[in-house]
Amino acid sequence: MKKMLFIYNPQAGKGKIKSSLSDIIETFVQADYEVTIYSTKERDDARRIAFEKGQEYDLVVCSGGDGTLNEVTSGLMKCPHAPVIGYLPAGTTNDFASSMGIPKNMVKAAEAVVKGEPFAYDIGSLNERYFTYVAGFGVFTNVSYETPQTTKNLFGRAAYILGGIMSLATVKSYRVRVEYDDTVIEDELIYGMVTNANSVGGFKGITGKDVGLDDGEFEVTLIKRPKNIVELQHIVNALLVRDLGDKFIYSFHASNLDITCEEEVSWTIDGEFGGAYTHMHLQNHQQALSYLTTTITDKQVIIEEQ
Ligand SMILES: Nc1ncnc2c1ncn2[C@@H]1O[C@H](COP(=O)(O)OP(=O)(O)OP(=O)(O)O)[C@@H](O)[C@H]1O
Repeated sequence: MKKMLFIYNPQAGKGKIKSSLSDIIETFVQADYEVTIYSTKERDDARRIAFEKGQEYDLVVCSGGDGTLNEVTSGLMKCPHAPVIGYLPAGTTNDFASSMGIPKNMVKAAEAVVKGEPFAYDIGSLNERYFTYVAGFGVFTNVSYETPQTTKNLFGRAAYILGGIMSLATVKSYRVRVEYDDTVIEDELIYGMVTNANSVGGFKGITGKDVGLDDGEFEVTLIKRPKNIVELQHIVNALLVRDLGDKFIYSFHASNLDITCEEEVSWTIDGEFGGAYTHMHLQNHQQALSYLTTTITDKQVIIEEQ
C-alpha cells in the first residue's frame, strides 16, 4: 500500500472540510492509500509536520487555504527528497487551485489527487521565505492577512475586495531600486507583485499573458505612484481591464530579482504576512516541487472555470 500523510487545517474557510472529511478519507482509502491524518492546531504546525515527517510518505496531501498550502510547501522545500503533493482547497480565494485547475469542491479535489499526475511547479523564495504563487508589497497586499480569520470566514471573498478599497485611501509608496537581468528600475512604487500564478486575489488574468507555471520565470508587476486621483483612477481602470502595458505599470518576466529600499518594505506571501526588509532577493526555484493535478498535462496550462 502507498503511504499518504494528510495534513488539514480544520479552521480554514469556515471549517469547510468538516462536512466532507469522511468522503475524502474514503476516496483515499478506496485508492489503496494507507492514510495518516494530522489536523493542525496552530500556525506553523503544517510546515513543521511536513518537514519532519513528509519524506516518510509517498504522498503528502494538504487541505486548507493558501496559508496552509504555503506552510506545507515551505516544509517540503527543506526536505532533500520531497514527496509529491496533493492539495484540497478550503480557503477563501484559493488562487493556487485556480491556477492549477484543481477543483474547488473538496471531494472532487480528493478524486483529482488519486487520479492526478504530478506537475513539476516553480516555487519562489523571498530572502529566507518560500512562496507558492505570490509575494507582494504595497497597496492591496495587506488585504488578506490584515483581514482577521473570523471576518474572512464571515464575508469571504468580499472582505478581500472591501479591504482593498479601504486601503486605497491611504496610499503608501516606496522609492525602490529593482534589478533583474541587465535591467535596473529606479522609481516610486505603490505596489509590487511577483507571481507564479494565473489568479491572484481571486482575479484571473491579472498576472499577464504567457504565464508558465514551470518555466523558471516569475511574472513581475510593479505599479508606479499616481500623482493625483485621476491618475489613480486610470491605474484602477487599467487593472480592471488587465492592461499591463499601461504607462503606470511595469510588467516583465524574471527568474531572479533584487529589490532595495531605504525603508523597510512589508511583504505578503501567499496571503499571509511575509516579513519586512530593506534588501530583497527573489528567486525562482524551477520545478522544485510536484503537485498532483488532472488538468495540466505535458506542460500545457489549461485554465478551467469551476
Ligand atoms: N487549528 C487552527 N486554528 C487556527 N489557525 C490555524 C489552525 N491551523 C492552522 N492555522 C493557521 O491559520 C492560517 C490561515 O489558514 P489558511 O490560509 O489555511 O486558511 P484561510 O485563512 O481560511 O484561507 P485563505 O488564506 O485562503 O483565506 C495559517 O497560517 C495556519 O497556520
